[in-house]
Amino acid sequence: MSEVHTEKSQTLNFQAEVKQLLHLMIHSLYSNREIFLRELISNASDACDKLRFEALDKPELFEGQGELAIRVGFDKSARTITVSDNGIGMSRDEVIAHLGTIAKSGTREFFSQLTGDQRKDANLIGQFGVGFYSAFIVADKVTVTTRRAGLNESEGVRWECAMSGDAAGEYMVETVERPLRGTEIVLHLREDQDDLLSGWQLRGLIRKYSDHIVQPILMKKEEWDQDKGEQVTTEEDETVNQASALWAKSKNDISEDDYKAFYKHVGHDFDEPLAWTHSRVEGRHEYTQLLYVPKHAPFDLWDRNARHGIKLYVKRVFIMDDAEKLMPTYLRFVRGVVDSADLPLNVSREILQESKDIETIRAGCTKKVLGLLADLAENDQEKYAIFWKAFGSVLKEGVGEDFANKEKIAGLLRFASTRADTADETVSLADYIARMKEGQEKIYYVTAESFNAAKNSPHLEIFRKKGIEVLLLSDRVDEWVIGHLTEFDGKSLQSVAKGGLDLGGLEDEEEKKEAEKAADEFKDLVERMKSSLGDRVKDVRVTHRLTDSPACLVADEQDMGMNLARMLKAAGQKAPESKPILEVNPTHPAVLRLKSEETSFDDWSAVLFDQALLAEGGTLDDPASFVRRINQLMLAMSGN
Ligand SMILES: Nc1ncnc2c1ncn2[C@@H]1O[C@H](COP(=O)(O)OP(=O)(O)OP(=O)(O)O)[C@@H](O)[C@H]1O
Repeated sequence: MSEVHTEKSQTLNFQAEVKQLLHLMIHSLYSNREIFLRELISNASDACDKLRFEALDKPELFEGQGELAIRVGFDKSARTITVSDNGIGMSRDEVIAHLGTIAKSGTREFFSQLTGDQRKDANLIGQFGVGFYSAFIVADKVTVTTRRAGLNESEGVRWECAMSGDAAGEYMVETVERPLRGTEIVLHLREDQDDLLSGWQLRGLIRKYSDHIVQPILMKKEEWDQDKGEQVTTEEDETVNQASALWAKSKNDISEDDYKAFYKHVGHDFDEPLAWTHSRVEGRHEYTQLLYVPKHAPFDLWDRNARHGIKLYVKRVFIMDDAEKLMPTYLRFVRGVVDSADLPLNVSREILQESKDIETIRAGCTKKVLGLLADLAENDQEKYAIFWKAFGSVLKEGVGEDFANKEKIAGLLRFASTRADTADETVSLADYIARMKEGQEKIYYVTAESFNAAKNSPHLEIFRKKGIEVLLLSDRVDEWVIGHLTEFDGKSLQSVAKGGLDLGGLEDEEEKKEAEKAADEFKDLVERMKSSLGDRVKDVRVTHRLTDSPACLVADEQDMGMNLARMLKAAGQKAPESKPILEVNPTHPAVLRLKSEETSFDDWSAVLFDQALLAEGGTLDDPASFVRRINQLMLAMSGN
């Protein structure tokens, strides 16, 4: 891939994705060009945090200079803006890895979602995060000079990339001398960006977007020069941002905009947060938490090992990013900050693993987030719907993972149901219970591989007839959730496809009598079918579940549900061998006709069984035989 490669200098081509992203970004985000500064400052701040973390074990990384700061400067005549930091810096390999590739999971999915519609794409790019590359919105050439903390001065690196001319799509990396640790980024502005070359403009942008950054952002002070009749920069530094920990302030002193701006930095998100909770906990453990729920899922949400979004501070000193111990996995979408007053400043990851303090903080954070969600669910259903769409499936994992909060999490779940019969998940278990029919004791649900399969399941027929609501579960994790959630608010959850149908108080005496009569009348038929189907079935029985379909399959009460068994099988896992029970509808003509069937009895039985399997989303072991049988029966019926 390299075209020129000497000991020191190397010209490389961008990954195709990077080129595509750059092109897209420059066009889509142009109207929002100011964000370049926020992104670069955000990275500089992260680099300072990283250095502080690594220096916990290796104080020599500070190289005698432990005061971390970010600097922004500009040069009118050279038409450049410079953003620099004395953070962790990058080695040559890191420069190539981080600035030449998009090492993000979800990249492919990201590109597949692009539509060509500028507004939508800009939104998507925002969600994906363009970080460093946003420099190219305002610059046509970017020069990065950096040295990783701890490396020799001779191991500095210069990276340069121009977006125009013959070299577009290439970048150059060379090894250079660099006495200063950290990173300097020089933006050579595009032609029409000269208005950014002003102290006033840049200060405005810093205050607008980066006020909350904890490190001081320094600029050279400016003074009015009488003789020249203009502002001139002096040699004196001044801090432009507030450089104080937002979360440590009193809530009354923080505006909505402050909270939102801070979120964009900690959450690595272009979008605003959906909701947040900020509180100080006092008592045996003292800590502050500022936790955010994003509006949309990041691209790596499904990776349960993806980075977690909580930054840990101890007495306002940054300790670590991605403190996974502070949030349970099922709340991995939460972003924010926890600042502990009790932990020692020299905590290490190992100490954190075992710390009782951390466990307490984690329990406190979990409680706060669940409380925030419950509040949204109750008071702002529109927002809760956005939340549920983005993170509902993740939250569900909590039902099995967090025993202590199971009931609370269960209360936050939302389902589709036969009431609206749409795929919208809006029904809570409490809603369901409130609507239960007189005499109804259980919460009924059906699971299937897709919403349509659930909605059209033959098992629902009697419930529809009687107007009993049934929850329609078709998310992959639902089987697992339901496995851990046997009851809610004293009401047990019951699969409509499992066990004998016992509608309890929902059945009247007459129906019961009729069912008994049918069972008696069909005794012989049922026996014949059972011996015809042999070991494909555990049992055959007459049902009153069905109104329209001739037959359906159910799992025995103690056996694994058929949908779950199929899912496990598809995932390559062993499911216990359990056979279904075939239930036949005594009022269906196809079943009635079987009573007098002689010659093709076995074919009819097999077809009824296979149909029932297909209807509930199963697959046939031997589809060819099914087709052959159907054809034979059709021919027989048409008299040929
Ligand atoms: N000032 C800097 N000092 C040290 N490393 C940096 C600096 N700026 C960028 N990097 C490195 O380059 C990587 C890529 O940065 P980029 O801004 O593109 O993405 P990011 O910050 O990882 O993610 P996001 O899209 O969420 O901002 C960073 O993760 C970091 O490792």
